[in-house]
Amino acid sequence: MRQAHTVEQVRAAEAALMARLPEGTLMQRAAAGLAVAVSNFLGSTYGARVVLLIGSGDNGGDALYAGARLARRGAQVTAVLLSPKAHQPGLAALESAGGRVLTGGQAHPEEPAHADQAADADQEADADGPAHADEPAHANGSAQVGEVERVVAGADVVVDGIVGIGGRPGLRPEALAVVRLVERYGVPVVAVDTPSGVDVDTGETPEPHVRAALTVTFGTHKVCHLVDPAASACGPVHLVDIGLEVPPAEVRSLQAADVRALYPVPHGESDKYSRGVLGLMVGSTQYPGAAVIATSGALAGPVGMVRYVGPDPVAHAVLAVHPEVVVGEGRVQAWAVGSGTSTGSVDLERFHRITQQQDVPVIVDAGAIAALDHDRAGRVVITPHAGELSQLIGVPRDVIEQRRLHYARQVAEDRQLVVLLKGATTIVAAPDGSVLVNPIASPWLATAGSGDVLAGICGSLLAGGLPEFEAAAVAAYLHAAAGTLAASAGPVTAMSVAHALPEATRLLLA
Ligand SMILES: NC(=O)C1=CN([C@@H]2O[C@H](COP(=O)(O)OP(=O)(O)OC[C@H]3O[C@@H](n4cnc5c(N)ncnc54)[C@H](OP(=O)(O)O)[C@@H]3O)[C@@H](O)[C@H]2O)[C@@H](O)CC1
Ligand SMILES: [K+]
Repeated sequence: MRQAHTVEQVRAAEAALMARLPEGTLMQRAAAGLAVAVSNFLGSTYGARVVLLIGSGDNGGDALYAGARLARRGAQVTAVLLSPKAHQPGLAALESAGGRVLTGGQAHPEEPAHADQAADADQEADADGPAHADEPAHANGSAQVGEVERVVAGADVVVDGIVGIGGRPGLRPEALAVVRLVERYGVPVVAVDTPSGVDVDTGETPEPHVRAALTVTFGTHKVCHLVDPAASACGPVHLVDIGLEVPPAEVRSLQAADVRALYPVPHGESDKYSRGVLGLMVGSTQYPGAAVIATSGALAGPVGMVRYVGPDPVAHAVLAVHPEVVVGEGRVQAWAVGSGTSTGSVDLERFHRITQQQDVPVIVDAGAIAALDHDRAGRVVITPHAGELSQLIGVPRDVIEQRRLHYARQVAEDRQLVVLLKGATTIVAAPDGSVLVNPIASPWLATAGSGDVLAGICGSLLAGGLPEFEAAAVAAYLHAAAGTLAASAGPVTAMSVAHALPEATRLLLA
């Protein structure tokens, strides 16, 4: 299980550990791990051109000490100070290892980007000779700016030590100017602890921020490493063990071993009923294919039998592809309802009867989400995308996309059900605040019918005996794994994802 802790939890763990260790030990551990990670990222350290962006706190300290280690291994290291208050011992260590230090505070994003433009600007300045001479401070600033741009343009890697867990969202103007230069020259960034500018505890990115090719973090993951949109700005996240002892986290992410441990594998005594029977009330005459696809997803899971209820033509379509399906109501261990329906096409009488059954969990998808009664009695998972959640709670879709963790949690708590919020990285939130973020992002899954597969496999896992929270998270994991597998053969369709599910499951359980 990957755990993501809050800044407060990290600070408490850090304080407890620091009380037992000589001063500076944790920063040295962090810097050593960071230097190795940057070195591995570069492939070859000797002669590599490394630029450090340094803010006012210990995040900059980590970068400066790591820079000193890289300089001792032959890298050409230049620190660009973005605050007058840089970490002094780190700065001294870098300088004594042969690193350079520049002040980047006067950088301006509108400065000429290319050497030829810079030369033109110089000629114009020369023509204005006296005015130039009247403004020595500005001339010095320009010289620094030019030098910062020159080293950034020639860098092999930029190390972002602007802010870490002590930072507020956003970048101050002097940092933003240099970050824009880095983006303009396409230099890859290794972020120290977090990409500067993201909101560490929520994964939100309300302001400009760094986009990293790799993030090197310390002690434990932070929420921004798992939750989008910030997670997408991290690149792969490398965790350096510095000996922190942390309490259980609320935001976590299943790993392959966790999914393996949770998956309800049939045993010698199993029969089709004990493996679980899933009732599917999905598809409509408008979207009959959704019923076929959801059934494919369900049958690719642990369930022993699927019962289908719905309009006759849809039932015929399901049977044509899946003759093993039993049509008509009967005893089931779980229901999957709503995929391929609009709110108007849900059989409300049957739907309310289903959601009043206390002992039978229900996964509620698509058109049925809005039809869900507040007075339902049973255990429920809803599987909205941001647009469906927007309709449900009346918050604009783009606001939900920016605050995915917040809204998934809020709806789970308010309505006392499990929310699986679909997206590039799917979030599963439980009513008690626990969250499982799917670790596999699969952009290929953004295809018609993909959600029907997810509803099917989720229902199958519920019928197989997993509790709602775990069933939703395992379903999201397997769905993304199958999507990735299917994409290895080219662009995917929902059916190809469903067909890849057994192989993805086999690889995982092997
Ligand atoms: N915890 C651990 O276990 C370990 C932690 N370690 C490291 O320490 C890091 C945390 O260090 P930290 O506490 O000094 O905070 P950090 O993020 O460097 O700077 C915060 C300062 O920056 C400023 N500032 C704020 N927002 C800003 C913005 N948007 N843009 C620009 N500036 C901004 C503000 O100062 P101000 O300028 O306002 O006075 C604020 O005080 C952590 O991420 C990790 O790298 C490791 O060494 C060892 C183990
Ligand atoms: K950083």
